[in-house]
Parts: sequence; structure tokens; C-alpha cells
Amino acid sequence: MPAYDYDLFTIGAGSGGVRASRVAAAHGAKVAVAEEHRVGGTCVIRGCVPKKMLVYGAHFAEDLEDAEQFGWKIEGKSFDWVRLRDTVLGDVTRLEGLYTETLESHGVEVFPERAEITGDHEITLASGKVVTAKYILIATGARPALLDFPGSELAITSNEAFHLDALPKRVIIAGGGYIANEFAGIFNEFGSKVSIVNRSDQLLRGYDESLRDRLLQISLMKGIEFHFNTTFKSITKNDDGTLHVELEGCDDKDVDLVMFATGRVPNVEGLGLEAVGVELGDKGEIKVDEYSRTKVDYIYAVGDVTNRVQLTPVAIREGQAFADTVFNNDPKTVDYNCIPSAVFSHPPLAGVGMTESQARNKLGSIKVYQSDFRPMKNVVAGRNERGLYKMITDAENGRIVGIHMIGPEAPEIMQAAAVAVKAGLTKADFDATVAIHPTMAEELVLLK
Ligand SMILES: Cc1cc2nc3c(=O)[nH]c(=O)nc-3n(C[C@H](O)[C@H](O)[C@H](O)COP(=O)(O)OP(=O)(O)OC[C@H]3O[C@@H](n4cnc5c(N)ncnc54)[C@H](O)[C@@H]3O)c2cc1C
Ligand SMILES: NC(=O)c1ccc[n+]([C@@H]2O[C@H](COP(=O)([O-])OP(=O)(O)OC[C@H]3O[C@@H](n4cnc5c(N)ncnc54)[C@H](O)[C@@H]3O)[C@@H](O)[C@H]2O)c1
Repeated sequence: MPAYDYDLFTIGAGSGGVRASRVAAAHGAKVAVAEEHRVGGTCVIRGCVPKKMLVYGAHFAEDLEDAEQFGWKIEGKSFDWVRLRDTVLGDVTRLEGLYTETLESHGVEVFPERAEITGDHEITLASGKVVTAKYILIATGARPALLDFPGSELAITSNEAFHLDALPKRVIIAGGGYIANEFAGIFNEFGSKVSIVNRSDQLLRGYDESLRDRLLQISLMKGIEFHFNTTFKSITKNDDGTLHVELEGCDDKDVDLVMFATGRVPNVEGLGLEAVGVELGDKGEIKVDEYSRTKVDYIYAVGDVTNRVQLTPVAIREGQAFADTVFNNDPKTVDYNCIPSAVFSHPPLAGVGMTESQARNKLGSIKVYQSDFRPMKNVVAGRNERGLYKMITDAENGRIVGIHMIGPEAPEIMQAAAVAVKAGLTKADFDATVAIHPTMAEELVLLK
């Protein structure tokens, strides 16, 4: 047996890499991790966490507006983007410190630099240092996909959105998925004129059709513009520094900012994967088996770089399962069935299990229960915005196969409802549960 410098070398200290490294070290392994940007990865540094803080900040716009109906007179209110931006960035730095501390307190050595595989069991760091490891874990995540057309380099991505010097008066967001809808809500609440430009006529593919329609309706009502079946021809800079955007499918637009939110591509380039025999799939993702092992028996990969489900809790589970399997002799796989998810749009939406059309195709005979209601707070505020909850059951046995919700706090409510769906409960189990009144969540046990 050759002697290696480390039992495990992890490339990438994001959601998957941090969990895997920490747990492997707790199981007694000698572990090092390399991070080329900042410890914490996408989710902590420029994803879920700062995004959610901006969503909170943005929502005050509506709360302050609604407050008047509840008797509050708020004079001279104004919004300071730089103050919010710096508060968020400050908290991100605090979290980065905590993640680094957790790694170090578990005895994981952290290299703040890029790493590449340069030979069998061999990793070379940007500084030139060469180390060896018995196992290598690739947890390099993904990066924003960029569109390619004349002037496309003038656009930003979510990476830059957290650092803007000023809010754009007018912004075009390309794409119709998670990031496009979340940032459309954020910018719109802050007062920017938002236009979503989407190449297809579908938003948020994979979510239940009724929720997608409802989000579109409400977003239009809030003043967000949508241009479907529209593509980019060019972006040029006007004399005053604003951007002229030529579009195919709708009129040209002059805006202050264009942001691409058109998916994410796995970070596999320049890692030396081909040379050691790691196999890639059609989208450039690392191909792995159910234990996250690549074609090379000592190289594993977890998280977005494998393009299974691009969500932080999934990357974390994959990292945990890898560490338990390899370093605790406790083979574990991740169960991808019934993963709940949410879009932190305004209002947010959330889903678990099959959508109505998926269930109809798969099961044939289904029952759909739904509640289309105006939350009490919206009624008092005079806000004409309705929530929609849907439950899809297998008509044969009443088992719930999907729950879908749009409305205030939908993701918070969904986390608990997802336990019931995962556990295979039936509509009758929900009916047997006494409501908590008055709540929005009680709609779930009162569905007709
Ligand atoms: C704007 C945005 C919002 C999001 N919101 C949510 C949300 O609300 N909920 C949710 O569940 N998910 C959300 N996600 C997705 C989530 O962030 C990812 O699924 C998750 O971070 C994936 O974790 P990972 O460990 O695979 O990769 P990452 O967290 O991306 O970590 C990979 C790390 O590897 C580093 N790296 C890459 N190559 C190298 C190299 N050669 N050497 C050294 N280091 C390297 C990178 O710098 C990075 O830090 C969001 C993503 C974005 C972009
Ligand atoms: N709340 C959350 O959990 C959350 C939030 C943000 C991001 N994420 C994760 O990050 C991933 C990336 O987010 P996203 O919004 O960039 O991706 P997405 O897959 O949700 O949406 C991508 C959008 O871009 C469009 N698109 C793709 N290629 C295009 C092209 N060449 N030209 C024009 N349009 C194109 C698609 O039609 C789609 O509407 C998500 O899939 C998700 O897994 C999760």
C-alpha cells in the first residue's frame, strides 16, 4: 500500500464538500480541502443565503405598504440598497468564518486555492504544492451558464447581483427558472422596472401548472413584464452608459442592467479529469453511481458538479452519504424520491411529489383537492393576492402523491407537509388532523 499525504482530498468547499470533509474527519480520516474562491461555496457566498436575505429585505416594501391598513402611519420611508447590500455581505463573511472554523476544528486542513488532479491519486495546488490522497472528492459545483451573442459580455449573472453599486432603474432578466423569478421579485419590490425575457413560453418547468399560472398572474399584477418566446440579438452600450438590448420576438429595450439566469453548468474544466479516466455526461456533468463514485474507483463526486438535483440539501446529503460509506464502513445512498423544493419569489411557491399532470400520466386515476383563498392578512391589507394549495392523491387508495402551494410562507409550511407526503400518508390522515385556526396552513387539513 503506498503512503498518501491524506486519506481524503476534497476539491471545493461548498455545501457538499464541507459536509463530506467534516464528517470524514470525524470518522477518523486525515482530510484536506481546497477552495479557490470562498469557503461556504455558492449557497453561502452567492446563492441561497444572501438571496434569502435580499428576499426578506424586499418584502418590507409590501409590509410597509400594507401597514397603513393596519393603522400604522409611516412617514418618510425610504430604502437604502447599499445599507442592505453591506449588511448581507457582512453576514456572508461571518458565515464564511464559521464554516472555516468548523472545518479546522474537525482537523481538516484548508487550502485557500485552486486544486487540480495531475496524476494517479495526485493533486496539484495553484501554489505549485503537490499532494497525494487515497481518495479524491470532486465537489466543485456549477457556475452560471452564459448566453453568447454580440455584447453578451455586458450582462451580469447572479454572482454579481449581490455586489451592485446601485439598483438598476430598469432590468432585463433572461430565463424563466428559479433565479429569474426570485430576482424579478427582489428587484421589483425595490422599485426597479423588471422585464423577464424567456426563450420559451414556460416558467418554472417542473412545478405544478396551476402554481406557475398563479405566479405569472400575480407577477404581472405587481408590474413585472414578461416576454415569452423571445431571444437576444445584441446588447450595446448607449452614450449615457445604459444598455440598448436588441431582441427577437419583442421590441428593443433600453435598460440599466441585463442579468442572465439561464441555468448552471458543472465546473469540470481544467480539473485533469479526462487524463485519469473520469467520465462526463452530455451536459458536462461528472457521471457517478449511486454511491457517488466515478468510473475511477478512488474518485468520487457530489453536488451540482454531478447535475443530479441542484439543491443545497441534496449536495449535503450526498456529501454525508459519501463520507459514511467510505470512511465509516456504512454504505449509504441518497433517496431522491419526494424532494421538496421552493421558489422564493413574491409570493413564494413550493412543491413536493408529482404535479397534477405527472400524476395523471403516471397513475391514470387521481383526485385533486384544492383551496384557492385570500389570506386574512391580504384581505385586511386590501391586497388582491390569492394563495392556492393543491393536493394530488392516488384515487385507488387516497395516498397523497403531491402537494403544491403558492402564497405567503408556502416554503415554511411545505417543509412540514413534505414529511407527510414522504411518509406515504393519505388524504384521510390530513382530514383526521384538527386545524390550527386561524392560519393559512389549516387549508391543508380542510381541502375539498
Ligand atoms: C442565486 C442562487 C440561489 C440559490 N438558492 C438556493 C436555495 O434557495 N435553496 C437551495 O437548496 N439551493 C439554492 N441554490 C443552489 C445551491 O447553491 C447549490 O445547489 C449548492 O451550492 C451546490 O453545492 P455544491 O457543494 O455542489 O457546490 P458549491 O456550493 O457551488 O461549491 C463548489 C465550490 O467549489 C469551488 N471550486 C470549484 N472548482 C474548484 C477548484 N478546481 N479548486 C478549488 N475549489 C474549486 C467553488 O469556488 C465553490 O466554492 C442557489 C444557487 C444560486 C446560484
Ligand atoms: N430556491 C431554490 O431552491 C433555488 C434558487 C435558485 C437556484 N436554484 C438552483 O440553481 C439552479 C440554477 O438556477 P437557474 O434559475 O439559473 O436555472 P433553471 O434551470 O431554474 O432555469 C433556467 C432558465 O433558463 C432558460 N434557458 C436555459 N438555457 C437557455 C438559453 N440557452 N437561452 C435562453 N434561455 C435559456 C430555461 O428555459 C429556464 O427558464 C436551479 O436549477 C436550481 O436547482 C435553486
